[in-house]
Amino acid sequence: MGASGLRLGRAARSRRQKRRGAVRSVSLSHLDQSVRLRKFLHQRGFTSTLLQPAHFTDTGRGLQTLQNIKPGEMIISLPESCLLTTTTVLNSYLGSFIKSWRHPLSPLLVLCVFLVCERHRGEASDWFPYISALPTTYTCPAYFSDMVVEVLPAAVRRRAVEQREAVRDMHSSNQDFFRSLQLVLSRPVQEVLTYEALRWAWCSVNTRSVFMSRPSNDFLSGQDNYALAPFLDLLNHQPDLQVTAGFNDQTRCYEIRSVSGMKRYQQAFINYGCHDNQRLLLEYGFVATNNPHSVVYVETDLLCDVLRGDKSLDQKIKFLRENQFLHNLTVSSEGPSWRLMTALRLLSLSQTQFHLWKAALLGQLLCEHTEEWSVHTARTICQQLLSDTHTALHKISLLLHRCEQPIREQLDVVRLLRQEEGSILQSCLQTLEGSVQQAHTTPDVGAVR
Ligand SMILES: C[S@@+](CC[C@H](N)C(=O)[O-])C[C@H]1O[C@@H](n2cnc3c(N)ncnc32)[C@H](O)[C@@H]1O
Repeated sequence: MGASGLRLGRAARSRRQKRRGAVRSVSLSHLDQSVRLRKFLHQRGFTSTLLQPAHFTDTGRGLQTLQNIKPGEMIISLPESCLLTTTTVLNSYLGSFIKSWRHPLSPLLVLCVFLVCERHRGEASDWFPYISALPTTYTCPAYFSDMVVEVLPAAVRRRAVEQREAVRDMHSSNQDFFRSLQLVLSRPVQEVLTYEALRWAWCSVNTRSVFMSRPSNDFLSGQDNYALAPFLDLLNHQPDLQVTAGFNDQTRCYEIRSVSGMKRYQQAFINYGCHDNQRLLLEYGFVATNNPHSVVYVETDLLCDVLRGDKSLDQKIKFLRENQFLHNLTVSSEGPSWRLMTALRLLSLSQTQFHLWKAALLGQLLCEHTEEWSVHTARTICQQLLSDTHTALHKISLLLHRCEQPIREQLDVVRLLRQEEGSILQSCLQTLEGSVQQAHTTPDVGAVR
C-alpha cells in the first residue's frame, strides 16, 4: 500500500471514531417482548445477565454489555435447548408430514415452513416469545421493488434479482407440500403459507441463523448448517472485530468468546465473516460504513463498453473467460486489484501479440506502454463507475422524496452502499493519479499497487 493509502486509512479511522463517539443507546430490556424472551430462555436454561437488548443510533437493535468483558471471556453460552434447528422441526407436529413427503426437503425450506406455521399459531406456539421478537420486515433484496433494484450497482443487481427469483421459486415449487399441511392449520393453507410469509421466514433464517453442522438424515436433502439462536441473534456485525464462535460438543452450548475484551455499556458486536458490502447487502440487508473488506466490482459489460472499438476485444474476452479471469475484478481504496490489472494488461495487447497473452495472465509486467495503458484504462473504469454512482445517488434522493416506508428503508441501505462505493472509487482514483505521477518521475513504470 502506498503512502496515500495510509493517509486515507487514518482519515477513515478518525471519521469512524467520531461517528462512534456520537452513538447513543437506549435499553430495550423493559419491553414486553424482551421480558417474554428472557423468561423463555430462562425456562430453557439460559440465565446470563451480561448482555441486554438495546437500541443504538448507528446500528438499530443490538446487545449491550452490562459489565466489562475481559479478553478471552465468554460473552454468551446458549444451551442447545434454546436453538431452533431442523431437529426441532422434525420433532414437532410437522415432522410426520416432512418424513412421509414424496422426496427429501431442503433444511432451509423446513425451517421456513416451521417459522411461518408457528407465527400463524401466535401465542399458542412454544416459540412465540422468540418469533414475536423477530423483525416483521427485512431490507434484503428479496424485498426490493423493481425501482430499488434499478439503483443497485450492476454486479449486485443481477444477484438481487436471482435472490428474489429463488424465494419465488421456493414458494411456487412447493405448493403440493404446503397443501399437505392443511390438516394442522386452522386457516386455508394458501392464506398461511403465502409468498410474503415465506419470504419473511427465508430472510429470518438467512440473516439470523448461526452455522452449526448437523448430522445428515434421510428426510432432508443437502447441507444442514442452520441454527436459529434466540437472543444471541441480536448481536450485530463489526467487520474488524475478532470473536470465537461455535457449538461446544462438551457443554452442548453455542458459545461466543470475545478475543480482545469489551467495555461496559458498549454494543457487543460479533463478526459475521470477511464480507464486502455487496455481500452484506445481499445476505444480511445492511451495509457497514468503512468496511475494510469492501471493494467495487468491475463487470464484463463495463470492460466491453470502455474498450469498444478494439477489433480483437471479443477474442480477448473469450480468452479471459476461458481462464476464469472475468469474475472478481475489483477496485479498493488502495487501487485496482491484481486480477483487474492483470486482465487489463492482457486487454492492452493486440492480436499480433497473441504469444504474450498467457504471460500477461501469469502476472508478468510486459512493457512501459502496457503499464501506462492499463493504468489509464483503470482510471477510465473508475471514472465511469463513479459517474454511475453519482447518477444512482441522484435518482435515490429523488425517489426518497416520493416513497413511503418500507421502500425508504430499502433505498437508505442502497444509498449507503452507493456512498461507500463512491468513497472507494474516489480513493482509488487518487491512488492511480499518484502512480501516474510517480511513473513520470521514475524511469521504470511499475505496477499500480
Ligand atoms: C443477526 S441479526 C442482528 C440483530 C438485529 N439488529 C435485530 O434487531 O434483530 C442481523 C441483522 O442485524 C442488522 N445488522 C447487523 N449488523 C449491523 C450493523 N453493523 N449495522 C447495521 N445493521 C446491522 C442487519 O439487519 C442484519 O440482517
